[in-house]
Amino acid sequence: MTSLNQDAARAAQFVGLNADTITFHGGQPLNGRIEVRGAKNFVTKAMVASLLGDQPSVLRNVPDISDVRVVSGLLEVHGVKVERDVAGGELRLDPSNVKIAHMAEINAHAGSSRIPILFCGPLLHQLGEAFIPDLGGCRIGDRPIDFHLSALRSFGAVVDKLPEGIRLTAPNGLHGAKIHLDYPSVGATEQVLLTAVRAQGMTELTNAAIEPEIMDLINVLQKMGAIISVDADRVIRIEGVDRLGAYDHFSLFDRNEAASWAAAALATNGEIFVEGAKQAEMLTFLNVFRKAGGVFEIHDDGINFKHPGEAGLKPVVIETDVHPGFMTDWQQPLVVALTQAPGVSIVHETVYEQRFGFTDALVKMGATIELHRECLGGQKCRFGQRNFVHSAVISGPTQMHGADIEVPDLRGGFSHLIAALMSDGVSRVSNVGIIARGYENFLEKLRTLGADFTVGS
Ligand SMILES: CC(=O)N[C@H]1[C@@H](OP(=O)(O)OP(=O)(O)OC[C@H]2O[C@@H](n3ccc(=O)[nH]c3=O)[C@H](O)[C@@H]2O)O[C@H](CO)[C@@H](O)[C@@H]1O
Ligand SMILES: C=C(OP(=O)(O)O)C(=O)O
Repeated sequence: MTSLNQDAARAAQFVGLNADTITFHGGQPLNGRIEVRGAKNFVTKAMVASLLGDQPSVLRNVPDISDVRVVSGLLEVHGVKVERDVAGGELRLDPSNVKIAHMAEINAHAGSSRIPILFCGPLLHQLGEAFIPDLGGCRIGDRPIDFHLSALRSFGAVVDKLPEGIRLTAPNGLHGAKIHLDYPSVGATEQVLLTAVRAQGMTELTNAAIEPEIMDLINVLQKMGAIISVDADRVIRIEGVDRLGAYDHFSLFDRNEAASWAAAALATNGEIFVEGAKQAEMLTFLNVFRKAGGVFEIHDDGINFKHPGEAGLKPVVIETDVHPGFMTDWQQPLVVALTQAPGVSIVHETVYEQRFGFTDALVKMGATIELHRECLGGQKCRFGQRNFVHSAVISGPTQMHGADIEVPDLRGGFSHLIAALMSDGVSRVSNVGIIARGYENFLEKLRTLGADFTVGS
């Protein structure tokens, strides 16, 4: 695995950030309008899907985030011609000359993203061989890949664990299979989709994840010629086809980025219009936002989020879950706002076993947050018996003070930016490059919203 600092430096470089520390002067509300474009958790998968076709695909509404650049690099080492209009948010991906890449080349490009594992099915179909490099992504738990490997084996792939990494081959081709996921994993569901669409025969996936980003991936695959049905009770059926063509697709918006800006408005006593945000994909978030006292208005071109003013914030009890539950990627920014709600809020994290590391910095800044091993929500989760600290009790309100803090991961990083902006005094936030994995132009957006900061320490 690459180190956290390597990841941060690489990500910072990708978006032209020449320092990894930002100095914030907190205490100002964030007010104004910003735009969110395509979802990190969809765009990167749609890019991989282009590999399955025999014609150039076009993806629109693509954000300029480092994960997109990582996946572009990986596609290029596999012979895909990538043409990109960064400002216009358009990508043209031509898979006419797909070729085998060496493990070293793949490793060199794979750094900060988990997407490389999704290349397996498409590469096995196109080339009969694939490698899984060291995977990046946020360090918020063990993040095993057992579901992925087991699904690939069910299709007929042979998995060899070599000293330099994992190699896959398909000596007898890939065949449809009946696959059950012990947990509705987003990545494993995508792995099955990207492999089954061109496998011979029928695939039935039970206990599938059904996040909006997965539904948009299904849209893209259908545009390419795939036959996929999403049935009741998390069952997805895929009828394999011999060839796939191309897609032209406008990505769904990034609901995780939108929720982060909403939390920023709540935490800083501000008001932010998030252009591009839509209600349907944020339904669960909007309910919690309202219960926490937040005010929002839905418009055709976005959602306006604001602090309730004198009415003040309210404590809430949240349990993160797979869709349609409260998304795990939403909890970190929201926890920062909850430090200002009078009373006790509880967050039970049931998706990742170690997603509260970011709270250390908040406590250093004055927050009262206690972490527990017990399941403090309504349901017992997979982590309760396994000694993982995965429930947080937040007591508010507490005055937050500036501090020197280090970004631990993507969402934790954004929550640290909000914490620095709502605190009195000066905060130096280091390792900020990681935030560029999933937040397009976040410094420009912060400036637009009135944040007071300088790049550097
Ligand atoms: C790039 C991307 O889309 N990332 C998202 C994706 O991550 P990702 O696809 O990695 O997340 P998963 O849904 O696979 O992980 C959910 C849970 O399943 C477990 N698991 C997963 C695979 C496996 O083989 N074995 C296993 O045990 C994980 O450790 C975790 O506890 O979905 C997560 C859950 O919505 C989001 O937080 C991430 O932002
Ligand atoms: C956990 C996340 O992403 P990844 O799976 O890419 O690490 C995230 O977006 O919060």
